[in-house]
Amino acid sequence: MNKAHRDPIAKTGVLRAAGAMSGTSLDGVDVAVIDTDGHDIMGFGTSGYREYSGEERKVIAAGFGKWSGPEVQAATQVIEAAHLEVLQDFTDVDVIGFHGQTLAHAPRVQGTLQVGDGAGLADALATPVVWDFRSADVELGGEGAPLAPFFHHACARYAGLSGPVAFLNLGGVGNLTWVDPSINRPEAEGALLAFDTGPANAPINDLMQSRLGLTYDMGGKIASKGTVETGALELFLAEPYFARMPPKSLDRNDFAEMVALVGELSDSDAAATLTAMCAAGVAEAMAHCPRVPDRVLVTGGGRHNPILMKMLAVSLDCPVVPIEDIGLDGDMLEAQAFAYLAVRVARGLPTSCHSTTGVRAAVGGGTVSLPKQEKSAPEQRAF
Ligand SMILES: Nc1ncnc2c1ncn2[C@@H]1O[C@H](COP(=O)(O)OP(=O)(O)OP(=O)(O)O)[C@@H](O)[C@H]1O
Ligand SMILES: CC(=O)N[C@H]1[C@@H]2OC[C@@H](O2)[C@@H](O)[C@@H]1O[C@H](C)C(=O)O
Repeated sequence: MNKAHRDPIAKTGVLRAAGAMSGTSLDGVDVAVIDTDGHDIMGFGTSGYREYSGEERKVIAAGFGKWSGPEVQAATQVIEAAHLEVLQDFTDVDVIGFHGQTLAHAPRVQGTLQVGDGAGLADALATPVVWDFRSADVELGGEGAPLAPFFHHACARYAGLSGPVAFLNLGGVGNLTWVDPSINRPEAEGALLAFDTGPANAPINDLMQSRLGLTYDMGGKIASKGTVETGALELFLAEPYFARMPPKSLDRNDFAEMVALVGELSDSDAAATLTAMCAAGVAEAMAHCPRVPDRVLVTGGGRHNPILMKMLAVSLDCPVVPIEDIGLDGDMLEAQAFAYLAVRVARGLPTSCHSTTGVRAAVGGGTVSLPKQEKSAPEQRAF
């Protein structure tokens, strides 16, 4: 193998990158390929998905909120094995962006923990891997999240948009990026504002799991039969997080106590109320934006929930549409984001700035691990 060819730092021009993301709702690992020079998106490639089994999901979930110990080790093993499996089909790229799995996130207290060893993955796949995207930002005083905003900026430019838009990712947690695509550099003043909006699907999934043994409320079917309990919703909105100025970010279970507010409700009323809480958190978030965007482009699994989409449409002052409206793939956007960010790291470009994470100065997070040379074929290698 020609090492110079495989070294993303040495190679010039456009790079082909694969991004791998395992999000907070623990459905599985998404992988997606993009071509980029680190600023513009030149095109999108293939994608893949590796679902977690029920047992794997339990092992990873047992690590949530923990910083070390046997649960973290067990979760790490599952994450590494699942990524190695799905990434075997994506080694024909210049670089892999490996997010890992967030187990704990408390940027101002203990830091942020994404498990999975990117250096080991680089060796096992004989492909350069960029990983540990969030630590440098946290060390420089940032929230370490959200990190997709620089990619959202590139997406808005790729789609040829000129007026301000908001990207709304509804995964386990919700996060919003307000983008002004007329400003060419994402780190320039006024180009971006980003932060987490509140809990999104995670509490709904937890309710479905604990009460009905379901992984999620497919199509919002259960919520559609319920009534929103306004008292619980008001208590939820009284939580100081919503009035706090950005930057701000959340851990998956930060709102667990609020979610207990629906404990006495019927399954359908509880589902409807948790769904309304997600939409209400987004409505609160819009008040922090510099101005009302032309439209809200929804990405992540929440856009498949028509009840949630309807609640958003009635509570926001602009059209709310799935991101497919601008020709992008809302199931793969986060994986694509970490492919894009990997190339930015390889190119020495920043991946976050004051208006996205609160970091003091624009920073390029991420560690580049090149594979050791003299490899056997990837499929014969143990991780
Ligand atoms: N058809 C559907 N109906 C209702 N909800 C759905 C549907 N499809 C997906 N979801 C919800 O979306 C979730 C998955 O969303 P997504 O893949 O964006 O999350 P994630 O990437 O793990 O999270 P995060 O962005 O917080 O890291 C599912 O767990 C489920 O709650
Ligand atoms: C610490 C962490 O992993 N945060 C995730 C999580 O999931 C959604 C939201 O909370 C967002 O802040 C972030 O993920 C996306 C991919 C981001 O960094 O942009």
